[in-house]
Amino acid sequence: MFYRLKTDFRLSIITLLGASAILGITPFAVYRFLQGNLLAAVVDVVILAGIVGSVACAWVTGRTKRSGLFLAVMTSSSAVVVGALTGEPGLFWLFPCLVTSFFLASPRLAILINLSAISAMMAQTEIFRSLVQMWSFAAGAVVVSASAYVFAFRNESQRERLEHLATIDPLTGVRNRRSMDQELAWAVANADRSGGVYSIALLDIDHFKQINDRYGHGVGDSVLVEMVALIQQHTRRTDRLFRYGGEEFVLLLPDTCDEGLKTVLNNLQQVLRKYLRHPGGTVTASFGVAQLIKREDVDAWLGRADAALYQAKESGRDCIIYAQAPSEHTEKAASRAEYSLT
Ligand SMILES: Nc1nc2c(ncn2[C@@H]2O[C@H](COP(=O)(O)OP(=O)(O)OP(=O)(O)O)[C@@H](O)[C@H]2O)c(=O)[nH]1
Repeated sequence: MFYRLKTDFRLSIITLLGASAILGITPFAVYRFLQGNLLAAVVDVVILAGIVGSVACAWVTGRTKRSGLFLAVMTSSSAVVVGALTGEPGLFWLFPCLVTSFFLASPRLAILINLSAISAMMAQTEIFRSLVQMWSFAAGAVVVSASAYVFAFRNESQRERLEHLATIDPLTGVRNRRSMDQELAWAVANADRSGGVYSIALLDIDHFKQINDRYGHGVGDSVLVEMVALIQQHTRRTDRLFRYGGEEFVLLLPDTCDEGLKTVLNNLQQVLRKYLRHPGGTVTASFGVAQLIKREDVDAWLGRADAALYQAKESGRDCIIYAQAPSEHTEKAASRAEYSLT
């Protein structure tokens, strides 16, 4: 639960606003009920039910955009209804709604929601004591909306920038290891749930240290950037490339059968041999490949790919080694043991 609150910004906003609204509105619902103002009390209860419903929907379905929009529309229109029923209190309730709509919905929709709520409130002229009060309310509401827009816009762009810095490798522009950990964990969970087929290829440039030592780190960096561009050009949009560290990359290939996997990786090997160059010649890479097997965790999956890569390096580099499933491996070892006993 805390993990979802930490990683899903909109969900955390919906939960926080929902909890604040419940704490703020419940005493009024009770008070109005005790006062005998049943209609207003029922409206408060309906508002509370709507808020609880949209927060619950965001948690259960994960569709936070829809729930956020629903919450923004519902709270603003509730303030207008409260204005119609009780007069001035509706004006005060509208102000927090004008601010929060920018955190719940997209800026355009939030502007639309706010302008509609302000106009609907102004249309009920009997709420205001004078024209001056009405226009003061309108001016105040527009200023609050504009300030909330600027704040929400800056907050969103800084959040996007932080997310980019935290997940993207600055040199090559591909996702980093932190991002890889999340996606591999998601792939394992998805395979367990719906039986999806996932494979990873661990790629490591051969003798990269020599390139750095002979031609300098600038040339080494360009080789890394070029390799990423070549891999991205020759794989599917749904395949994901991550920088694992140094000159090592992980390519995650979803929904790729054994034959397809071999075709893609053989082609990638040819492409790198042909087009990846440093000033003294061609650059090659070694591949360790592992298909996710049932009930395997991320560490075991990566471990098998890593062992296959090690084998590729040991076999002279510039080759692709496919990891065996542990059971296959054990069965073969067992049959070899049986054979040597007979
Ligand atoms: N230019 C550059 N070099 C890097 C970067 N990250 C790691 N390296 C270098 O990559 C080299 C990796 O060397 P090794 O681990 O010995 O691997 P290798 O020389 O490719 O040897 P094999 O993998 O066995 O073929 C080291 O010299 C690191 O300094 C980077 O971002 N840019």
